[in-house]
Amino acid sequence: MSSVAAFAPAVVIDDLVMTYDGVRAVDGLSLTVERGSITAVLGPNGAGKTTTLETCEGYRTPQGGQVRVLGLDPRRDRQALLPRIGVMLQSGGAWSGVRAEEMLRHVASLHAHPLPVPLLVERLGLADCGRTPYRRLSGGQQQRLALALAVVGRPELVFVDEPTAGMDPAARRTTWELLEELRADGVTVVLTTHYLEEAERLADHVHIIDRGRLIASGSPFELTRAGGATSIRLVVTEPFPASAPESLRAALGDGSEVTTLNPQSLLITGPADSTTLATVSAWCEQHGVLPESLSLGRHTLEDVFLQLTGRELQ
Ligand SMILES: Nc1ncnc2c1ncn2[C@@H]1O[C@H](COP(=O)(O)OP(=O)(O)OP(=O)(O)O)[C@@H](O)[C@H]1O
Repeated sequence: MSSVAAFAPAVVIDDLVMTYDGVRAVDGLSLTVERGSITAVLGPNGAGKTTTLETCEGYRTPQGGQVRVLGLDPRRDRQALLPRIGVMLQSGGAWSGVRAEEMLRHVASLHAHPLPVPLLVERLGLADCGRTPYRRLSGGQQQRLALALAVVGRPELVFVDEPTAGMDPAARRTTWELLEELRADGVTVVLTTHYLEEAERLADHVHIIDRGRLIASGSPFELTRAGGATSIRLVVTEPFPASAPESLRAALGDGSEVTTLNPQSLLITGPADSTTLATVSAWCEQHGVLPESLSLGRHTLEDVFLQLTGRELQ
C-alpha cells in the first residue's frame, strides 16, 4: 500500500455522477468520511444513497467523478479492498436455503482473522434462529444476520445500508450498540438511513443528500444548533390563510424563518425566546387564528431538511 493510501480518509467521493436511463440518481456528489467515525448519509427515498454506497462498494462504476475507499479505487483495487471492507446490503446477501449460523460460519472461514461466530450470534440475538433457513427468517432476523456477515471478517470499514429498517425497537438498539462498539474499536462505519433518530443518536458526522446532491454536512450538533436555533411549532384549529407564513415572518423580523408543515401547522425556526413567543401570540390574535398548540423544541435534522428543501424527510 502506498503511504498516501495509508493516511487517506476512509472514503472520498468527488463530483460523482450516476444515471439510470438518462436520469441522474447521483448528481455531482462530493463528500468525505473520516476514519474511525460513524458517518450517516441521510436522505429521503430515492435520494441516491444506495447508488452512492454501491459505487463505493465497487458494484457500480462511476459515470462521472471518482470514488476512493481507504485510498483505493473500488473497481480497480477490488481484490486488495475486499478483505478490508464489510458490506451490509439492504436485502439479500445469503442463499435462501442456507441456515443462519451455517452461512455465518462459511463467511467467517473466508477471512484470515474472523470474529468468533458464537460471540456474534449471541451479541445479535441470533441464537434462537441459528438453524433456521435464511428464507424463513423474519425481516429483522435477516437484517441482523446481514450485519453479522458484514462485520465477521473484522473489516476496517463497514458500509451498512438502512441497517435497522424493519427492526423492532430492541433489535434496533442492539444494532446501534454494535455499531458503536465497532467505532470504539477504530472501525469506520458508513450508514445510510432515513431515520433521523438513528443519525442523531449514532453519527459523528451527517451528510444530508437530496436528489443526488449534497445539501448539508456537519455533526448533528452543528446542523441542528447552528446559531442557537430552536423551533416553535404552531398548530391551529382552522387552516391558515395562504399569506400566513409571509405575514408571520414579517412580524418576527430578521433571524426567524417560517415554513409550512401542513395547512394547519407552521414551523418557526430561530431564537425561541419569550419575545418570539409573545410575537407569535400577538400575530394569532391579530389574525383571528386560534392556536391549538404552541410547542417549543430543539431544532431537529427533520427541521434542517425541511428548511433546505421545503419538503419533509419522511
Ligand atoms: N437499477 C435502477 N434502474 C433504474 N433506476 C434506478 C435503479 N436504482 C435506483 N434507481 C433510481 O435512482 C434514484 C436513486 O435511487 P437510490 O436507490 O440510490 O436512492 P436511495 O436514497 O437509496 O433510496 P431508498 O431510501 O428508497 O433506498 C431513484 O430515483 C431510483 O428510482
